[in-house]
Amino acid sequence: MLLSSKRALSPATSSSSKRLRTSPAFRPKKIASSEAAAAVDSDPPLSKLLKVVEDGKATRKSGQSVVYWMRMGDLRISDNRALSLASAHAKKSNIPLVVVFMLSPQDYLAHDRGARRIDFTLRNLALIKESLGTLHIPLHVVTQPNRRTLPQAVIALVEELDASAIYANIEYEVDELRRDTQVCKAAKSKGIGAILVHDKCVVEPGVVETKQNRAYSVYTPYQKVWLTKLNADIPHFLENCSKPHPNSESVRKTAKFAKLFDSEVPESVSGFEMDPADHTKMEQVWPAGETAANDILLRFLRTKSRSSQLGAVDPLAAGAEDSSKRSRISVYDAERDRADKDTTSRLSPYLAAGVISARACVRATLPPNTNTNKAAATTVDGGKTTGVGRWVQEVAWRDFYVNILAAFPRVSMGRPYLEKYALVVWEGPALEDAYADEPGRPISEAEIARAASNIEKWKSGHTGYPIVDAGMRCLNEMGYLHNRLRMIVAMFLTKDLMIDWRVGEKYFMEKLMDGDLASNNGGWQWCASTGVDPCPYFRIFNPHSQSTKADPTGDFIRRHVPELSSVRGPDLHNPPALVADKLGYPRPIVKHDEARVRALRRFKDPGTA
Ligand SMILES: Cc1cc2nc3c(=O)[nH]c(=O)nc-3n(C[C@H](O)[C@H](O)[C@H](O)COP(=O)(O)OP(=O)(O)OC[C@H]3O[C@@H](n4cnc5c(N)ncnc54)[C@H](O)[C@@H]3O)c2cc1C
Repeated sequence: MLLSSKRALSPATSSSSKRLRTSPAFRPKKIASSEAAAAVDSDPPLSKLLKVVEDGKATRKSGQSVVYWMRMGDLRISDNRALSLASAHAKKSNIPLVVVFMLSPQDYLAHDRGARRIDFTLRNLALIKESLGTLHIPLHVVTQPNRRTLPQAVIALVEELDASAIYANIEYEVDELRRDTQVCKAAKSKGIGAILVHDKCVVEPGVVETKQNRAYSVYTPYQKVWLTKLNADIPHFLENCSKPHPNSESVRKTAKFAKLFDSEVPESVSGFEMDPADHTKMEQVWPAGETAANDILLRFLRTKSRSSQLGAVDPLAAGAEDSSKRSRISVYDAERDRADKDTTSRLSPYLAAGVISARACVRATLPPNTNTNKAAATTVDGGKTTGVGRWVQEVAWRDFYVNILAAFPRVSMGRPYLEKYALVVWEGPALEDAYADEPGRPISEAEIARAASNIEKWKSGHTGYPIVDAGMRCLNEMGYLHNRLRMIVAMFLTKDLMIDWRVGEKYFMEKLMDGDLASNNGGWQWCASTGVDPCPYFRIFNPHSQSTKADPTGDFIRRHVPELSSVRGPDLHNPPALVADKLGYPRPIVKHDEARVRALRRFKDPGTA
């Protein structure tokens, strides 16, 4: 029997999203048609938002407060541009600043957020509420059940607080930009100021362009111009935005605002509850708060890597050894691809949630006591030959992918950047519940079952390829994976198993603590060869040789695949059948050499089975 690819595939789905998804009323579309994506690309929502923001500048009314709308990507008080501007406005007008946060479970479902990421948000919000409280600034957390009416709910709240203006940092995803455009228009029509500013990147989208004023789709020239622009105006790009001024203590006694101080940060969001054991582990591995983020950054700048930090352990555990010459950042150029030690910073969850700013990360690479808010500070090292330079280049990758999301919003609509690869024949349907604009190809039940089984083995780390399994089990255990291993497991899913990259992208979003649409989509489309500046489709990683490079000591595999903990030498990376059988480890679910030939055929001529 043949089925349309819209038919449910049903491999492991997180239980939280399963519950919400069963509601017939909420079925967000995941994959737009190529025409719809092209239309959005030709008139990007960011330009529309910026136009409305500009138009709105003149129409300020006086009010009794100023609102800063905090979002999931800017969970901090220090160096937060919108918060800083909102605070200055409130101080100048001698009125209180109010911080609001809207919890939107339907958005979390539509955007494949996992319980871990929602919980991290709540943990950070609880600390922020405490810190703001010492400044007599209320943090008001509201749960908005219907995402379609969120703009109206925000405006109603702003009116209730009699705010003269609402400030926020821009989110660059299509849904969020459209939502904010609605909010800005509504605010403007009521004479309320709506000020949305860039904050997420070091160099904001739109600044780095080709000579023809187009967005770069290749990283190397982008990074070159990125660095030149940054070094030409360090005080602007690396500005350390001032912390908010305290409100007058009397705000706690006013009828309008007093009750806001009683508003609680919920312990969980319905549909995204954590398993208690996982919750305890995540608290240990990813402690919330700006202090933790700064300490993790300092560790990266000052101390050596340790293999004891491989698993789900406290990132700030005792025993780190100081070294200026061998600190993780100093040797980052040589060691960053080693997954058998904590060679990288592990700051991504904090950057993705905005617990630390990208500006702060780059500022930290400058000589001590550099005052970046003064002109002619110094030069940012973004070169290939030093650890610092290489690390700054990674931060630039983050900016690059945000720039892509803003310039080519199609990537946020479930489309490949390179539309010609939309025809590539994947095994099974595009997603378990691919609510798509276009019908898929007919797929047999046998193929659906085979794909579902392979996806399940990939997700749980039972593919018979030790480095892939170690990577997937690490992701499941600690909500994080080293970049090289993300590449290896993503390449394996898309090229060896020929499973659609959108399946992997979704699973990463659900599991990763640093899940971020721009970087995640960029990474997946790179590995699937469908994206900007992608890995060429004929460069297919061999998981065995990648394994010996990424994990030469084998410590990473042994840590995450206990069945193989007794194996030494090359067998660890490619266990012979007899060794695997004896240890209860699966044999490879696919033969790499054969799979490679199939992938080359399907990519060379998209549409060929
Ligand atoms: C398939 C795939 C999916 C990915 N999904 C995400 C994601 O959802 N969220 C996410 O933040 N990163 C993602 N990345 C990028 C990268 O793997 C992580 O940012 C990195 O592993 C985080 O570890 P770190 O903080 O120790 O990085 P470091 O090596 O210390 O780098 C510093 C910072 O630079 C940024 N960065 C580093 N590498 C990249 C990169 N390749 N692309 C974009 N930014 C980068 C991150 O913000 C990171 O914290 C993905 C990569 C791939 C291949």
